[in-house]
Amino acid sequence: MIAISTLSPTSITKESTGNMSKKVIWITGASSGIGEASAYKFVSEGYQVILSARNKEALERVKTSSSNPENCKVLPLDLMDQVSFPVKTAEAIAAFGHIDMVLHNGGISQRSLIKDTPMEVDRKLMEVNFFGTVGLTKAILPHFIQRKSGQFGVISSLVGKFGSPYRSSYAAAKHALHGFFESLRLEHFEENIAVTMICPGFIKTDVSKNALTADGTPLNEMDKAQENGMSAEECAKEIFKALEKKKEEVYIGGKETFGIYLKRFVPTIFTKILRKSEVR
Ligand SMILES: NC(=O)c1ccc[n+]([C@@H]2O[C@H](COP(=O)([O-])OP(=O)(O)OC[C@H]3O[C@@H](n4cnc5c(N)ncnc54)[C@H](O)[C@@H]3O)[C@@H](O)[C@H]2O)c1
Repeated sequence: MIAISTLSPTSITKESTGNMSKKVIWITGASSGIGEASAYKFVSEGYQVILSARNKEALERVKTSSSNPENCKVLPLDLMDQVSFPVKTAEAIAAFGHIDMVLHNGGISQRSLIKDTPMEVDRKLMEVNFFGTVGLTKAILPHFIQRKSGQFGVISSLVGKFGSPYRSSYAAAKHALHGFFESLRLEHFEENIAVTMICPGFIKTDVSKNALTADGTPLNEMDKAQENGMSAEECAKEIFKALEKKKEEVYIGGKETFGIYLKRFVPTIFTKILRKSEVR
């Protein structure tokens, strides 16, 4: 620790102005896929980034691979571990002195039919995707309220806007995020707290490999849709733009994003299309 008396007024000013001028984002699920690509994008745009996920080694790899490792802090976090959130949040704030944005990206998908899926798998999907995100939001919210500034980027999904076979509780959790964060946006508008709901379509990541099957184990297979999907880097660019512009809601991906408009304007036709689709 440096004694205050050893710091000249100039060094204090420089240090604090430097930190103040840099925006800080906390990204969950930063160890792979969209979260990893977003971490690289935000670092390259001059942000200071707190990297969270369960696997410390994977996060260290992301930090070292970024264009400015000094602007990254690794903070292991399990979205299932609600009890740890207050301490983790305090550590996240202490990392760079404050937090401007949280990108709620950590999540886990599903590939199992309702009739085959035991409740414990449904509960895990809700715990990670919904309650984990909500718990962390409640932990950071007082910091945003106190600063009268803050932004949540919430990675939902196109299936946060319509249902899809094999993804019942995943889709339910993502739908629930919209209800929660639309309410938060209204409750905290006057404190300058913004919410950007981000709904990706098919993005080329390991999301399907990591998706839970009926027995709670990962699918370990790459879906064709993801294989042919948009790159995580392209997706991260779109996420960055949406957050910078404080958009309320964005859809990212290829032609599958038209599903949003079909569901909105011709819902019955859309149901028929989905019934015939080969989405597993
Ligand atoms: N890839 C797609 O096609 C797609 C489409 C729509 C939405 N999404 C969403 O994008 C987000 C990122 O997924 P991805 O595609 O990069 O897949 P991914 O599997 O590569 O990334 C998921 C991330 O979440 C983390 N995570 C999972 N469980 C966690 C837990 N209990 N605690 C902390 N972290 C945990 C993983 O470690 C990983 O870093 C997810 O919320 C996913 O639902 C992805």
